[in-house]
Amino acid sequence: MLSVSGLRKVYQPHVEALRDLTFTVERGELVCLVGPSGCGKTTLLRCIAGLLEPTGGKVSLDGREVSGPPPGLAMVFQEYGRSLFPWMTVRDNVELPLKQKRLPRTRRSALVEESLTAVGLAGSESAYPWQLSGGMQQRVAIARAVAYEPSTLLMDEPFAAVDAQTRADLEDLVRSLWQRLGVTVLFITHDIDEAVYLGQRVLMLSSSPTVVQDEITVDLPAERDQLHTRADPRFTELRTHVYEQIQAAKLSTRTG
Ligand SMILES: Nc1ncnc2c1ncn2[C@@H]1O[C@H](COP(=O)(O)OP(=O)(O)OP(=O)(O)O)[C@@H](O)[C@H]1O
Repeated sequence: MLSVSGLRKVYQPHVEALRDLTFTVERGELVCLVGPSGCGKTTLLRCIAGLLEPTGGKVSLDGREVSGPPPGLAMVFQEYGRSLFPWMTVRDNVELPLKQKRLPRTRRSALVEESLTAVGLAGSESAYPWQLSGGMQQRVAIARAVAYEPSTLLMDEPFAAVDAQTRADLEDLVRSLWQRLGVTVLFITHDIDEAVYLGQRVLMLSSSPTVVQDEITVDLPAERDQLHTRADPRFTELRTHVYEQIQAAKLSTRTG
């Protein structure tokens, strides 16, 4: 379980990025976070990943307070081009964190094979990232995160740089992996439809200095597909609500 409690971050001299963030992501839950641009999501992610020290409050992962990179956490970033090493094959990219985890060779090979199969890339082990499309590279990044067997997966706008059709496929991949592996997922996106399509809950952040402005439970059926879920009138109601909250967050900043 991920717990963020009273989290505050002030950059020197006087930039209050996060004011007071409190939320939890239960074990095995998939929660999406949306907010206006500049609302401090990068700051939040760095605090969760133990890369930035909060000014106040705390973050705990699986009951332990985060004070450096936590062992049970894996991340997938927007910029797959920069998160994969171009001089390493797909296999070596996926295997690297497993070596750092000091897993034995046979276990590493099994995990690499399993995770690449799970993302639909069996047979691409010997390719280099630059030989693959953007969507395939992002699949490699997801395989690398999954192979690590994390308790919690942080995804930072992972599909912002891929085309719409690939994005839809990758969204479905994330939901199916999440359902199969029972991993806890915090998924950050600017895309309101994506948040409602993917999440069990959606948290809406205000503009900076940031607080949790609102939260909805996505009461859509667990079995989702791009065609029927997005055509469901309830989907429209939920996305409209999230949209209105984000607009209100922007307006309250403009009017001071
Ligand atoms: N190192 C820093 N020093 C001072 N201010 C900073 C620093 N990093 C971020 N900020 C400020 O903190 C606020 C939140 O920034 P952050 O990068 O976390 O937002 P973000 O939501 O990731 O942005 P975007 O949506 O544009 O990617 C912004 O006002 C930003 O200018």
